[in-house]
Amino acid sequence: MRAETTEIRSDLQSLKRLWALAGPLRSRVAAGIVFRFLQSFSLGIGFAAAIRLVSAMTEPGFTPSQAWVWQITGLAALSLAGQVVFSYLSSANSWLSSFALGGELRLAMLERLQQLPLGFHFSRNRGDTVTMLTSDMQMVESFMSDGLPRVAEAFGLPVAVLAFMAFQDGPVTLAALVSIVLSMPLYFAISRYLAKTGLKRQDMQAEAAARMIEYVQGMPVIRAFNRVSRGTEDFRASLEDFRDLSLKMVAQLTLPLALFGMVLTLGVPLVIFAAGLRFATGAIGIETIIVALMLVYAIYSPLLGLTALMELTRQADASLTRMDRVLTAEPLPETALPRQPDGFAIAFEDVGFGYGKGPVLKDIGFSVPERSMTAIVGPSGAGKSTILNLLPRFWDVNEGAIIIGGVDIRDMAPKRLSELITVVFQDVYLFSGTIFDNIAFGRPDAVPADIEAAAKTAQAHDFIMALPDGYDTRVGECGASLSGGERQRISIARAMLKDAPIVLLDEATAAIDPTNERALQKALAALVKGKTLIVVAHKLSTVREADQILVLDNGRIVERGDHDDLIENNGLYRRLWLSWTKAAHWRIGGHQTMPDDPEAKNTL
Ligand SMILES: Nc1ncnc2c1ncn2[C@@H]1O[C@H](COP(=O)(O)OP(=O)(O)OP(=O)(O)O)[C@@H](O)[C@H]1O
Repeated sequence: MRAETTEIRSDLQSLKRLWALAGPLRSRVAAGIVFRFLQSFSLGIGFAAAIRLVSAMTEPGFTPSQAWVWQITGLAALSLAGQVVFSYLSSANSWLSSFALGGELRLAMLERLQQLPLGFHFSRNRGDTVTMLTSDMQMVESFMSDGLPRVAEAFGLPVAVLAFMAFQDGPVTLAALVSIVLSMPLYFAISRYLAKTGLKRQDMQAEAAARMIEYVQGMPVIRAFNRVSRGTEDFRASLEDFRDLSLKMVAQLTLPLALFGMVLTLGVPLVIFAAGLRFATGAIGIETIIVALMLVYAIYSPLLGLTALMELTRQADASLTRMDRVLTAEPLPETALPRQPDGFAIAFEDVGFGYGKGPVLKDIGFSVPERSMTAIVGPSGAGKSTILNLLPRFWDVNEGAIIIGGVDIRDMAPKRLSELITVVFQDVYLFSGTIFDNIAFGRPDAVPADIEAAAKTAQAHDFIMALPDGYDTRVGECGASLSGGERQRISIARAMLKDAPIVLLDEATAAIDPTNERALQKALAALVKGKTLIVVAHKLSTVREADQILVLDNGRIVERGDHDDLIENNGLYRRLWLSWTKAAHWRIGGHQTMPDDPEAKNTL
């Protein structure tokens, strides 16, 4: 399991963080809490009225006046009205503020997820992000709408009762306070333990969600290799870890929680003892004893309820801590004074880069003139795709600079940079939605005629029209299944629509059938026409067309030039070329031809 180091926050720090996040909604949040406290306080007034009635009746020779009856009735009515009105006001404010805050937080998270470097997303698992946007968010929302007001409610009644008791007799009230004070350190110790374990537990829950997503997505491979048991192992193990930790948490908390309850309710015998003593010395009368005994349970029951709320509070806090890993992560730095590129020529200047564990690219320097084509070749793992990843700032370089049109890409507005570049990935991602939506993703304001034109140029129109619902056919998750070549042509139509001046192409390595291959080549040729193009090449025909070929090995450019120069060089490129041509001829079942034989070029 991925280790996340996050400092455990105290209750106060968590509330402060929540308060900071509430921003402009603070007054509503505060109103929800204050009204709930007043609702509970109103209940206390009702108690006081009832107790005044009972204690007055115990006074010898008491005859209630009409005014007295009105006073008691008024108090009871006030209590009822207060409970109804404050309950309404509290719910309205808490719910409105929590749902508004939930909405704001979701948007803030999405915005931050977009701003973060791709490296951040790669270092997390998908389940974690999904859990954060769903159950963690819900947890914070329900804490705001329900948990926080309930904490206020737990204090409202005891405060009202203690205030009333203080009017009756100070020492008895103090006795009632002793157990509350004594139980507080225990409360905070349990809360701290829950904070630590709760965070771990929620991380585990996210881990289990990730394994589940992996399991479902990997189902075809699991089935194909008849490895169902192996596929479920990881998922099962993460569920078991989660269950074990939950059980351990319960086992470790039961005793301290019982202890907290015991210390708190020690107040009951303490109050009885103090009241008895005061009565024996003649300091208080029988009516005060009755008041104290009637009220003592009203003090501790709501406070005991805090233990149930503690878990809710801590779960919300763990969720908040997990969300903070995204909300407080550093986005890619953005320049305050963005510059406009002059043209679309590209230059890498002494670029050094690593994903974290050592360098992947070293001293990379090359230029790509506007509207020219550069092919990058090299053994697997040499760093070819990494070069493409750096141009749209999926990651920032560690050393050197990448320049487009004379401007360091870090000095451009991210939106402008994104407009300049289209990336056609090897693995095509289709969103769940219609084919139309998937192509329109390239330019949201495109009209149907634009979509169709792009699809036609991308050699996709015919197969789309042959689908049951044409452009309205649903694809992506749970949608129609398309062949690899068809998916690629949809992604090319998407890129055509975007019409960016720079195209980065990670050529597919997977072999597809000749008809699809021809259509794909035609589509790509249309896409890159007149563009500045960098392609990670896996096909011989592609390298032959390139104006410049960069040969990458172990993160360095070891050779550069055009095809003929490089063949003459007799280095890595020639060796790669030899093995490619061999493989190509083996594939078409033909005889072996020397790579520098002109006939070989024609067949490729
Ligand atoms: N997101 C990532 N996080 C960490 N390491 C990565 C990441 N992507 C690539 N690498 C590592 O960086 C090195 C270069 O990878 P890259 O994908 O750029 O090579 P490549 O030449 O394109 O390989 P291939 O032809 O097999 O696709 C490899 O060692 C790879 O394991």
